[in-house]
Amino acid sequence: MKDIFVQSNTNSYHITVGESIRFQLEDYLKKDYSSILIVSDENVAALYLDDILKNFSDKPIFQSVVPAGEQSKNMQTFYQLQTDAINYALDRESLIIALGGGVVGDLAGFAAATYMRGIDYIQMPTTILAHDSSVGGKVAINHELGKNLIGNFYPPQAVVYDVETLKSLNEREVRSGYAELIKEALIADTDFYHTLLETDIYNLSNSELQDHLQRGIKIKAHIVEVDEKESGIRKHLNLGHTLGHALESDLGYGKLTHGEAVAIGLLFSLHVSEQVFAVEQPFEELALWLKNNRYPLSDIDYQTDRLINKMKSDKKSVKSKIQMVLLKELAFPVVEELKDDDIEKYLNSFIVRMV
Ligand SMILES: NC(=O)c1ccc[n+]([C@@H]2O[C@H](COP(=O)([O-])OP(=O)(O)OC[C@H]3O[C@@H](n4cnc5c(N)ncnc54)[C@H](O)[C@@H]3O)[C@@H](O)[C@H]2O)c1
Ligand SMILES: O=C(O)C(=O)C[C@@H](O)[C@H](O)[C@H](O)COP(=O)(O)O
Ligand SMILES: [Zn+2]
Repeated sequence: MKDIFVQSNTNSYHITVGESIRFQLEDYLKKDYSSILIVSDENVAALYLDDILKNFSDKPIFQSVVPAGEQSKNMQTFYQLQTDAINYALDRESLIIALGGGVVGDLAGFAAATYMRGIDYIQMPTTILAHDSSVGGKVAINHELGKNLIGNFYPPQAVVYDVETLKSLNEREVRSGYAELIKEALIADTDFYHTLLETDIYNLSNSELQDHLQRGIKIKAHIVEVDEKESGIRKHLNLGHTLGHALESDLGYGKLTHGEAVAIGLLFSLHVSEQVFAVEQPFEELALWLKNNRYPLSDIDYQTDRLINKMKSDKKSVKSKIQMVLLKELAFPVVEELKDDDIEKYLNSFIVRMV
C-alpha cells in the first residue's frame, strides 16, 4: 500500500493506493460523519457498491446511482443529486463518497462542493483515468457548449484508490486512462514517457500498472500542490485538452471517451509544437503507439470552424484568444497564445496527417 500526501492552500489529504482497501474505509475518514451518501454509476454500483456498504453499519448510509457515461455530467443529474441529498437529510456533518471513474468523481465532487455551500467528500476512483481526476480538486459538470464549464476547485478529504477494482475495466477504458498517463509523462518525465511507449497496456502486470499509476499521481500531486487554482503550471496538465475537449463537446459527449479525445489532442499539441518552435517532436512515434493500441485516430469528423469556436470557450482562453499547452521539448511544456488563423492552418494540416 502506498500513500502520497497532498498539501494545497485550501486542504491537505492523503492518496492511498492499494489492493482491497475498499473494505477498510473507516481508516481513511477524518471524522465521525453524521451520515453518508455514496454516489456511483450503474456499472460500478453493480460491481462494488455492496463492498462499500459493508464498511458502515453504525450510521445512516444512502446511495444515488446515476447512469454510466459522460452524459451524466450534466445539470439534470447534478440537480437530482441535490434532491437526493435533501431528501436523505444530509447535513453539514455528512460525507459524500464518489465511487467510480472521473464522471462520478467530477459530478459527486461538484455536488459536495455546492450542497449547503460545501460538505466533505472522498474520492474512490475505479478507473485508470481517475488516477488523474480524483487528485487536485477540479470538480465540474459539462454544458452542451463546452466541457467542464460549470465547476469549482474543491479538494477531497481523501483519495482511496483500490486498484483491485481496475481488473474489471474493459479495453476501451484501459486505453482511455493511459492517455492521461502519457500526458503526465510528456509534460514532466521523459523516462516515464519511454517506459509507457514500451508498455503493452492490454497485458499489464499488477506491479507495472501500480508503478505507472504512482508515477502519474506523483506528477499530478506535485503540480496541484504548487498551483492549486491553475494560475501557472497547472495549465500544463491541460496538454492535449484544448482540442480534446472541443472534440468531446462537438462530437457529442460520450462519442469518444475523454482519454481517446485527449490522445488526439496530444498529437495535435505535438503537431503545433513542431510548427511553432521549429523542432522535431515524437509525433510519428506516439501516433504509431496510439494506432497500435487501437486509439481511434482516423474517421473523426473534424469540423474546423466549430472546433475553433469550442476552443475559444476553453477555460484557458483570455479575451477569446486560444491558448494551448505546447512542448518546447519533452518535459518542457509552455503555454502559448495562438491566432485563430494559425489554429485553422494547423488543424487543416493535422487532419491531413491523421488520415
Ligand atoms: N477533475 C479532473 O481533474 C479530471 C481529470 C481527468 C478527467 N476528468 C474527467 O473524468 C471523466 C472521465 O473519467 P473516466 O474515464 O473514468 O470515465 P467514466 O467515469 O465514465 O468511466 C468510464 C466507464 O467505465 C465504467 N467503470 C468505471 N469503473 C469501472 C470498473 N472498475 N470496472 C468496470 N467498469 C468501470 C463506467 O461505468 C463507465 O462506463 C471526464 O468527464 C473527464 O472530463 C476530470
Ligand atoms: O487537473 C487539471 O488541472 C487537469 O487539467 C487535468 C485534466 O486531465 C482534466 O481533464 C481536467 O478536468 C481538465 O480541466 P479543465 O479545467 O480544462 O476542465
Ligand atoms: Zn483530462
